[in-house]
Amino acid sequence: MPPSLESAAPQPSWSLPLEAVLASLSTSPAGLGNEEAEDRRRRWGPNQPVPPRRRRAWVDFLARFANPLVLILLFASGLSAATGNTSSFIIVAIVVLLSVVLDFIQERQAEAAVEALRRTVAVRARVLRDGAEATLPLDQLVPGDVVRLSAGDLVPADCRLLQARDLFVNQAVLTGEAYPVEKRAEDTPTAPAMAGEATACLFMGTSVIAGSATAVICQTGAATLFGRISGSLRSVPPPTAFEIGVRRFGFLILRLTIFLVLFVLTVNVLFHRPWLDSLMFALALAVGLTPELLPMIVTVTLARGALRLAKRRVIVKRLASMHNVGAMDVLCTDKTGTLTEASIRLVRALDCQGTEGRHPFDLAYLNSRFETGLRSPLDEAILVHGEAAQGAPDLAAWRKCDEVPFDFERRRVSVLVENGGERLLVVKGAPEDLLRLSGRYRGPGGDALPLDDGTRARLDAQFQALGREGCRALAVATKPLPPDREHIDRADECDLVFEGHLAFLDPPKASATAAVAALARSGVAIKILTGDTEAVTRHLCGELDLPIRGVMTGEELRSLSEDALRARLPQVTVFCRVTPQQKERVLLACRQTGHVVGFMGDGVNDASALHAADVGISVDSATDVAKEAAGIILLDQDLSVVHEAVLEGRRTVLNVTKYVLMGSSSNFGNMFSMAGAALFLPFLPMTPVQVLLNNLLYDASETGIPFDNVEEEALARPVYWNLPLILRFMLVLGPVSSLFDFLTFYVLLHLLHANEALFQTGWFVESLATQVLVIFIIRTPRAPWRSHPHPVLAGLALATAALAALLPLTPLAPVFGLVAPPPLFYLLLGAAVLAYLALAEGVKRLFFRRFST
Ligand SMILES: Nc1ncnc2c1ncn2[C@@H]1O[C@H](COP(=O)(O)OP(=O)(O)OP(=O)(O)O)[C@@H](O)[C@H]1O
Ligand SMILES: [Mg+2]
Repeated sequence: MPPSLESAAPQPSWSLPLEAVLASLSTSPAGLGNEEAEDRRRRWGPNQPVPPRRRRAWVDFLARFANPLVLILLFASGLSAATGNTSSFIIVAIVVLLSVVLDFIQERQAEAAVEALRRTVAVRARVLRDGAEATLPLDQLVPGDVVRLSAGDLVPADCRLLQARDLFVNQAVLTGEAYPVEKRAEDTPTAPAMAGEATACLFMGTSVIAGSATAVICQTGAATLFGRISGSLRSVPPPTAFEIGVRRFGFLILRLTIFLVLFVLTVNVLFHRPWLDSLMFALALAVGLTPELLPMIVTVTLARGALRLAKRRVIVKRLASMHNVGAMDVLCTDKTGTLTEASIRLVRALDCQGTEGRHPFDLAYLNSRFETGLRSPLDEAILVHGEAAQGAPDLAAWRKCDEVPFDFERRRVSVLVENGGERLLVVKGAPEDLLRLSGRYRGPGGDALPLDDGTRARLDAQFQALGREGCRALAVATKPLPPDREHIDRADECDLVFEGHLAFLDPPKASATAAVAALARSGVAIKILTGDTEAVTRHLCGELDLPIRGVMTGEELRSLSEDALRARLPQVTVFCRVTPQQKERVLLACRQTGHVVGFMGDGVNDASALHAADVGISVDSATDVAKEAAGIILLDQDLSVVHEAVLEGRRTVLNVTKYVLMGSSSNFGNMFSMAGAALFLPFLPMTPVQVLLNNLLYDASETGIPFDNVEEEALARPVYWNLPLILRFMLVLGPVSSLFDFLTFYVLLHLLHANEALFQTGWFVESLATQVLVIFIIRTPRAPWRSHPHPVLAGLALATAALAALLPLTPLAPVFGLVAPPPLFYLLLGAAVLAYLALAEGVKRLFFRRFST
């Protein structure tokens, strides 16, 4: 059930005289000046139904210190400073500050970059400012602004109409009513009881189906009806599967961390070790083990993918779409404009005898010329054909009286026209429906003859034959109406006189065949969801080499239960003659069967399906509603970039997975080692400062991951966030790394007879070097020497390992409590690192052979 408008209390602006509305807004039909608008924007805030909870930079920065672990740690080191250990406090503060800054800057930059991209494809409105028409993003509008609207536009805010011509809007978002509603400008409207009946008002989130209007904005942003409804219903978009997966992983690590910290603390207290040191050590451990960088790495990796795609002229509006597009295994698409050129050409106009004739064309031209709905490419083709090939019929004598605009449920458009006192209804639309609504047809002599079964069958055959040739067809029908008829509605579309067919050709896109094949090779199945007929779609599939497994029509779909639909889905690749609601239904059903589903479309009729999809793809030239609903916008109508987007999405998720595999296995290993060390060592295995420094350097080395290359073979299949696989990997590799830690302990204590400082130094170096270098193993399913890491990643990892090894030899060493180890240590360290990497490589191979796909 869509949220309902009907319960909203009536607003004064629905029924006040127009004068009073303008006065209360201190504006006029000429609109506002720029300065005044700027002032109001500051006062009222941006025109967004749900204002983003964006914090000021410094608030955001400070909020990162509000992490309880960090606070307790700072407090504890403050305590130790009070007892005389000031250097430890300073170092703790610096390390904490550095890691927060690192996190903050990276995440901010990534978000700013994505926001900039998003703005390039923002929906815009035509608004009067300083007396001239300007085109501004919707969020810039303020109460008192005067906007101009025409078919296809989103209503930008809650408005009162100043002028309207044949204005029809779709209010389905608010009322659930699929048919267009007519709106009129009125000076003093009668007070409506419900918003749906406020005929002189337009509401944010609804869209213009036909006609044109000028309107003054009364409410913006959260004050609009839509804002009030969405404020309660949709303030936070539901998290995607990926976000849930990442969060779940974070919680898992957190639980393990708490367990370990409590364990270490208990052991230390039981063994009567200094309690302040023990507390700080435990806290430092907790800071080190929590994957605090995870959200940042996810954002930065996704944003980097988005920026790379922007170079291919693909704009990612929602970062979560990056993951979904990589995981997508079914892509549903409409036909016109995505698979075809959308440069539709009228090739023939046939009368009821099947001969080419001028009469049906002239009627269609009349209909297209006077209709004020969103210009469809079919109308474009009719008008172009009129002007070029055939010479436009002279419409000087004709006057338009009224219109019933096109909608995707009826699939037809009617205009009422007048010529010398005679009134004629001209209907243009889907041939099978028009034939059903006709009682007569235009005979050879020009008279309207009764439609007998034989003629019906003949006309239907004519339509079918056009479809088999790959021609899209429209029919035209008429009905004389009495001279006093001013208005028409849907009920008038009956007892028509069938006039003939128009045939159109829409060539397939040159790039489509290759793009469809590429997607199929990459494990993305394609389904077509079109309002067009089966014959035309089959013809197109033939031209595109797109195999058809099964076809289902909207008619058939209507009679299927949800269960039956889900059962049939795998066999059906083409859905034809489907309505917008049915497109959405197919999409949801497909998602329920466990697929990650994309939808690509550009029309008003595609918006609900775009919303329902895991990833909605649209084009920059699409209608506002479609653009608004999509998560990814293609700046060029080129299908091949969709394949690029799929690969980029996979690359992104694989890189996030690398970070998580690294972090989880080394953290898990560290937990074992720490627990062991706590039990058997007479002192702390590392000082709290060393633990923090270790963590900071490790984090820094990982910031190269978003840049990393990904192997081609890893991109060949849809990539999911695979938590079970990650956990299994952690359970296998973690203990392996612990094994080496214990080996290091043994060597340090028994071969090198290390004292406390040397032990801590030794473990600091070994632990950092192994954790950092194992990225070369984990980052690829191949052998590490057969795969090229990105130079930034390789550089950072090697530099960090080198820094770890050399730091104890520098003058800085005493600051961190490090001492210079003997040369023998380095020899053993080198051997241990190599052995560890070799073992990790072996484990990885076994693991991937066993568990991957
Ligand atoms: N301008 C128009 N005038 C009359 N009828 C129209 C017009 N545009 C579309 N129709 C009818 O509505 C049907 C559905 O429209 P359309 O084919 O554009 O839907 P769609 O789902 O967007 O299809 P596609 O996948 O080709 O984009 C058409 O097949 C035609 O019968
Ligand atoms: Mg379409």
